[in-house]
Amino acid sequence: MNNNNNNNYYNNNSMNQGNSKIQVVLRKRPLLQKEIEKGNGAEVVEVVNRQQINLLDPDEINHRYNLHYNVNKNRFKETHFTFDSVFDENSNNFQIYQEVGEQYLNDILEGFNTTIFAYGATGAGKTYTMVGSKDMPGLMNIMLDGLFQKVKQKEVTHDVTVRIAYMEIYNENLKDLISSDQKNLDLREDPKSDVTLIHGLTEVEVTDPQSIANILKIGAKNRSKDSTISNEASSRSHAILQISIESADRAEGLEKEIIVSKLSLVDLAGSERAWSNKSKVSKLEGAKINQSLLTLGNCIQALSEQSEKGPSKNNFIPYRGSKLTRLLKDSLGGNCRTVMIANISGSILSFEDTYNTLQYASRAKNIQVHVHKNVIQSSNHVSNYAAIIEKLNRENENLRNILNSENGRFPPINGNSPMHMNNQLDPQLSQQLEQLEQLVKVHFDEEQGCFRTIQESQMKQEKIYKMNLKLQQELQKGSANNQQAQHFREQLQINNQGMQNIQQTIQEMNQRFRSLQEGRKMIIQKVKGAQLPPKMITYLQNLVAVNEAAISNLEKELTYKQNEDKIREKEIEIAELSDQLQLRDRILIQQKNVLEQNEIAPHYSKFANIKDTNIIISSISPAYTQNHSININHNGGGYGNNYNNLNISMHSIDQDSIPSMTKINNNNRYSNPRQSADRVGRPVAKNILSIQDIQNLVKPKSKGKKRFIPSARVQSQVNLSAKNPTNFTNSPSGSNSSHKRPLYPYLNAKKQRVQKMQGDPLHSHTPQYQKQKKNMQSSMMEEQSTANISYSDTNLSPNSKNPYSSYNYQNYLVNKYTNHIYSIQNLESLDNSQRKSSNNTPSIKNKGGINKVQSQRNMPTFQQRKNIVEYDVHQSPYVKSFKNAEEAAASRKNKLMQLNLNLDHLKELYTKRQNNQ
Ligand SMILES: Nc1ncnc2c1ncn2[C@@H]1O[C@H](COP(=O)(O)OP(=O)(O)OP(=O)(O)O)[C@@H](O)[C@H]1O
Repeated sequence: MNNNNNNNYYNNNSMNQGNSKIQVVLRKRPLLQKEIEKGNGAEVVEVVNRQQINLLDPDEINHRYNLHYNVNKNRFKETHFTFDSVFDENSNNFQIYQEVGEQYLNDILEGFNTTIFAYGATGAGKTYTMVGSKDMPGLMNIMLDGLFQKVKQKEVTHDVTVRIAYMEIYNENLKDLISSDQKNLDLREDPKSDVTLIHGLTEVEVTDPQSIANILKIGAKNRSKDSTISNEASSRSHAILQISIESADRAEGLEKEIIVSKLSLVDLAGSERAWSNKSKVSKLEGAKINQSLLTLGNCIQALSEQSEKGPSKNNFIPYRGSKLTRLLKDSLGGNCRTVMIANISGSILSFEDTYNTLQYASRAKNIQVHVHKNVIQSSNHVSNYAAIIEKLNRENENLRNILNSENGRFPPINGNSPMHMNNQLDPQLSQQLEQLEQLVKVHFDEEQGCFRTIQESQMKQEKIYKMNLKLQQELQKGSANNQQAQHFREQLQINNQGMQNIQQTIQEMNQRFRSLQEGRKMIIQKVKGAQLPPKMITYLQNLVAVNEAAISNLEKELTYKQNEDKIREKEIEIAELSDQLQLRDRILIQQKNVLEQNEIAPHYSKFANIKDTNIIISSISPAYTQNHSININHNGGGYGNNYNNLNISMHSIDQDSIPSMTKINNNNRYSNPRQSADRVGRPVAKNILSIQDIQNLVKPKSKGKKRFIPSARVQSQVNLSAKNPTNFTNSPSGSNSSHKRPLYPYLNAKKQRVQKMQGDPLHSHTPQYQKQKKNMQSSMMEEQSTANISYSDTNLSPNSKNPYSSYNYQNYLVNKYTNHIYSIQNLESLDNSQRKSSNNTPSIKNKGGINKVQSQRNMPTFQQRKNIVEYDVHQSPYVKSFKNAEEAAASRKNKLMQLNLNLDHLKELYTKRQNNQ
């Protein structure tokens, strides 16, 4: 068997990313002395070729060698096995490396994880293969030597870091083989990456193969050993050497790429059943060693089935069953190229172990892994750019020196390089290099120029835009005189023309910049494909990278500057805003103070004392538009000395108001027991009217729309809206008014009832009928009487210190939404008009006059009521100061208005800022 044949015929592992199968390699070791002695040198394994072996029938071998070795295998027939590669007893570790290990090194440095593990029974040659012996270095050493050679090559252009960790799993305990601390280590799964992490593991950065050899020696010393009958120096632990490689392009360019990978080299413990050996290993220990191996076997079985049948719900891979499988999880079923070296002895004495190993290895052949490159991308921050450019330049300086020394291509940097004299470079190459160099330089000069022009133009545009905004604001303010305004307009025109020109330049430059970027791609291709020595190509590529970085730097600097400007603007805004907030608070305090100035509060409540039909609207607030109900306290009017009375109290407060709605009324004015019920026996009750009802009530009559009037005595409509607060009309029924007052519904009903009784001989003369008839007539009469409406703050304490008391709050609202004062004015104007229209105005000083009027007629006439109103109004000591109060209220209103304007202005500023964000 010639293992020196270098034809690579086991290339089932594609070097690209994607699916690949575990590579299973079989290694048969030479017979040991004792096997030759004990077993007569009888072998049961026949290597057929570099991929196939036969496991011979042991009975036949027993027979051939005249042996009686009991192999415990019933009727075993010669069996044929195929693997990715087979190494016979003549192969050495270097050959294994060359044919199995070396091929992975490049990929490891390119970011592919790789695991090589040796599997087999005790004494089958695992440690020999992985760790080696005194005379023969194992794969751990050889692979790392090879890796370091590759690292050195890569270090020309990359920063490479190699770190090593060495650990063992013994008795299901994980130990650090590098550290002298023999503590058990913890395994943890990172929930995010699903990667098993080892807590507290020593990782040593290594820079040369010698330090690796030292670490391996320390590790070998620390490894748990036990002398078993089957193998004197057998290790009963699983040893794992983990090499982590991290590399980043030194000329990292614009996007930083860090390639990370892991090479794991594993020497497993003997796979035979520990307790079947006559070793001193306790059953527990044996079981624990095997726990890992059994779980490994189960994982291999499950993975193999999964690869054959595809993933299924029932196909659970029991990685968590042991520490070994938790650690090798990635190597077995994850992102890792894996090589299993199945070690066997050909001796008939090991038939059973060999058979088991071959079965195991055959199953592992089916396992598929999905491999991908591990690359971490990180975009460089603007502050890194200078460093990158410096680094690239340094890199190129080095390359330049190397090229100089090799070829004498470049003129010496310090002018006296001896290598310069040694002008060995092929003139054609030299010319080609120079041309490409020139091409790169010219190209990037233009790109940079173009980019700068765009930047500058955009800045100019921004400036002009801001200037225009100011000019427009000045014009809008209207404070400029004609000449100035003319000047502003001319300036705007010039600016706009300038803006157009700049816009055109930007467009052209952008177009040019885009085509230059296309050109850049072509140059990169040209450099890549140039027929030049690799170092020259690297030099040129670096030159491109330096220039690319410079442009990106410009871009980043611009963004950085823009962001900084934005931040500065924001900071100014924040400062202004906090000033405004302070101002707002000051205004609010001032508002509160104004609200608390009780001395100027007019005592509208006086009006409530007029014994007449009143609609007392305590506040007209935005609640009109909100879903507040309004308490109406309807006092059924009485007879005799009691005037009909309807008080509507509206305490509708907007949503963030503090007080709840209250009803107000002067119910208690009535001593007549009938006050508890209205004339038709309806109990006096608070009727909850909807906003709509109130609106209907107070709205001017609209044609075709039925208005609900909660009292027979309410005949006047008033528009309380702020827009038209003076629209106060009085339209007594029966007068010439164009307003036809609808009959109050219960009166209609009553009328009908009375009419019914009239037609009924049984009832028409009964006292009940008479009473009802009278009642109805008086009601109707009453209904026809006139009413007036006044607005009043009844039951509201004008002396309240609480700015949110109904009174103050209401006044605040009134001032804000304007109508209360108008209402009073209305009342006054009504009085005035009344006075004008009536020459026999009763003496306002004659209080008895009122009684007289009242006693003369049960129900005061409209005229009389007006007079009463007039009388009372003018009698009131408050009304005397009405003008003053009105003025005070107006000035307060102005103050509040000003404060509100300030607040509105603040709000406006705030919204503007928010919109600009
Ligand atoms: N390919 C080989 N060429 C020469 N000698 C070998 C080879 N393989 C193994 N041996 C020898 O066989 C013996 C057992 O090998 P080794 O210790 O490597 O077995 P192992 O499988 O690691 O056993 P354990 O499971 O106990 O660690 C050693 O003396 C070793 O030197």
